[in-house]
Amino acid sequence: MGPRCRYPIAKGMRDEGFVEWVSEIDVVAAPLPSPPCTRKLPRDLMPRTLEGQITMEKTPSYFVTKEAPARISSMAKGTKLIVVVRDPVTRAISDYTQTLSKKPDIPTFESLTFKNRTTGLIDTSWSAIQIGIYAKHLENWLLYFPIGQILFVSGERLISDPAGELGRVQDFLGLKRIITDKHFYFNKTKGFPCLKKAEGSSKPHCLGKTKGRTHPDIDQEVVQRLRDFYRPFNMKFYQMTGQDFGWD
Ligand SMILES: Nc1ncnc2c1ncn2[C@@H]1O[C@H](COP(=O)(O)OS(=O)(=O)O)[C@@H](OP(=O)(O)O)[C@H]1O
Repeated sequence: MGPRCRYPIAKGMRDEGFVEWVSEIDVVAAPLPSPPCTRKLPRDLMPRTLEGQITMEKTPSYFVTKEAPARISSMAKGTKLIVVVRDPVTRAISDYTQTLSKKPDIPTFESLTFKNRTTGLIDTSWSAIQIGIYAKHLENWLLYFPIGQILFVSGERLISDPAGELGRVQDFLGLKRIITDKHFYFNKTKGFPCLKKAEGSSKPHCLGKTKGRTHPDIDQEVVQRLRDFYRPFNMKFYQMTGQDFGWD
């Protein structure tokens, strides 16, 4: 027997309450194996999906991984894809905040943003910037999947109206609308919606400490420059998805 595969995202899913949410609607959440195992058919490594269940897998980096669409399509071309997107400028700052929490000595956000600050040339090779060019990544997916097979969830609405966005997710997956307003409350201290009851518990459940970190103050001129940079890509993304995410 070969070495056991690691399941790198299982913990993250649990941290985010994802497993609890999906299992409530009888969905099997099973992560794909980590890179050493990718040559094996992930199907063989996953628990069996029983009648009436849907298997879900979540890895944020798939959306920006060049090889992902071809691999997923060759494995199961009918796979339904869900992408959560937020304002790319806020996303870049959030990404930077996460790195900063692990490496406090990194340069400032402002200095990493530019190849040349005087000319205002943005460093598009910096992953925090690159990931937010959604239209470009989506083009790669549309070579393998029809647009109707992809649901785009607004990260902003997931906060302002979690039940509404989850309603769209349930419809897209062909599930009964079981998760509704009744499942959420707004936690003022956290500044985010939380679940009234986590599965198997009578206690409320909010996402962990690493979600919803306070972002550092960024020079508004830099923020504006980034807004200008992303605008055409955002417009193209709205056109491709048929949804206006209201990021401008
Ligand atoms: N309910 C609730 N509670 C806490 N946080 C919430 C919630 N809903 C959405 N968010 C937003 O999720 C952001 C973190 O998610 P990430 O996608 O960056 O996480 S991860 O990279 O997949 O670990 C996190 O980004 P930051 O605010 O930058 O920390 C939040 O804005």
